[in-house]
Amino acid sequence: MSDAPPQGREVWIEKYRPGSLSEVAGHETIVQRLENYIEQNDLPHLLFAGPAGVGKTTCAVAIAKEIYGEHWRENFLELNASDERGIDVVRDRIKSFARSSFGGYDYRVIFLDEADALTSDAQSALRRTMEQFSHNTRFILSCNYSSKIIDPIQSRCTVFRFSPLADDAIAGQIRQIADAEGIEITKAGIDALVYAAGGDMRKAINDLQAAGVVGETVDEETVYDIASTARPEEIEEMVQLALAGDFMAARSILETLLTEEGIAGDDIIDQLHRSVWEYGLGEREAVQLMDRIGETDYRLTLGANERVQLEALLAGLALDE
Ligand SMILES: Nc1ncnc2c1ncn2[C@@H]1O[C@H](COP(=O)(O)OP(=O)(O)OP(=O)(O)O)[C@@H](O)[C@H]1O
Repeated sequence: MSDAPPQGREVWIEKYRPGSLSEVAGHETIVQRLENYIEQNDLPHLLFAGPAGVGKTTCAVAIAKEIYGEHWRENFLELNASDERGIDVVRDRIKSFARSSFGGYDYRVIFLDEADALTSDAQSALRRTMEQFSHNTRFILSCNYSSKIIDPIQSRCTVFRFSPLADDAIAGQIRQIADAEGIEITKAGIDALVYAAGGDMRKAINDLQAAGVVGETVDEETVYDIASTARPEEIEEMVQLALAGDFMAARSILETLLTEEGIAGDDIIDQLHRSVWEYGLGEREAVQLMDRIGETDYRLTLGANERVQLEALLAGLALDE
């Protein structure tokens, strides 16, 4: 992933982080409900679940800004649950924040990112801490998968599911930032950024920033040069060759993607998964491909060798011919 911004320049994901809920792109229903809580001054504990880079932290910060205005920093604590120093440190920080004196507000907000990184025991400890301080603290927990959060916490929170952002939400934001930065970007360049991002706004903005320093105009070429993403046509060709039984040709494309273009195995799987239904395959072929993608994805999460697993996937497709 090209997540590191070019050195010496301001990071655009921070520069263009929406300052209020109304500026958040997409997630209209979620934003509306959050605005209602604020209007009614009745914020419950919240659990934000969803993939990376779609606005969970942004919404939590925007809530704090809307409730506390210029005093938001004193009344908002952001913690990362995967802090390697452990749940005890996290709990101590929660306690000292919740106990320190108040500036005229009924409650403060604690945002706990990556709550699903906590073990169930640590989550039970967190739950007790939440109970202890719920009279003067509201928790916003953020996670990728709500299923990894223990039931007693889930039942104390209102759960919001953030989806990957729609293409037009990402395209709109990219256009705005490009305009503000005076960057010329072609329509195909925007489409490529949107495709490479796969619903992740952070990645789209970081890729735009990286592409912006490469050339005068950001086009499809510049984007694929920096985005660590294969062109959709390359992935499709690889799959079609394997399905036609030409394993060696398919393998050679895979080799180019992994070695020359430096694309990670799990990104290739992710791209494949997103496009299965666009290849015009018969239903049986598409279902078989999906089955193999699932198997390979699972093995990669267990730490299996990506080259071996991807080659095995192609071999399986070639044998099914
Ligand atoms: N819905 C959105 N509208 C506008 N900008 C967004 C949106 N979502 C993300 N961004 C941009 O991407 C950056 C990262 O988003 P954010 O930190 O909110 O992601 P997140 O969902 O909390 O991800 P993670 O789970 O990795 O913490 C923001 O600073 C902002 O610039």
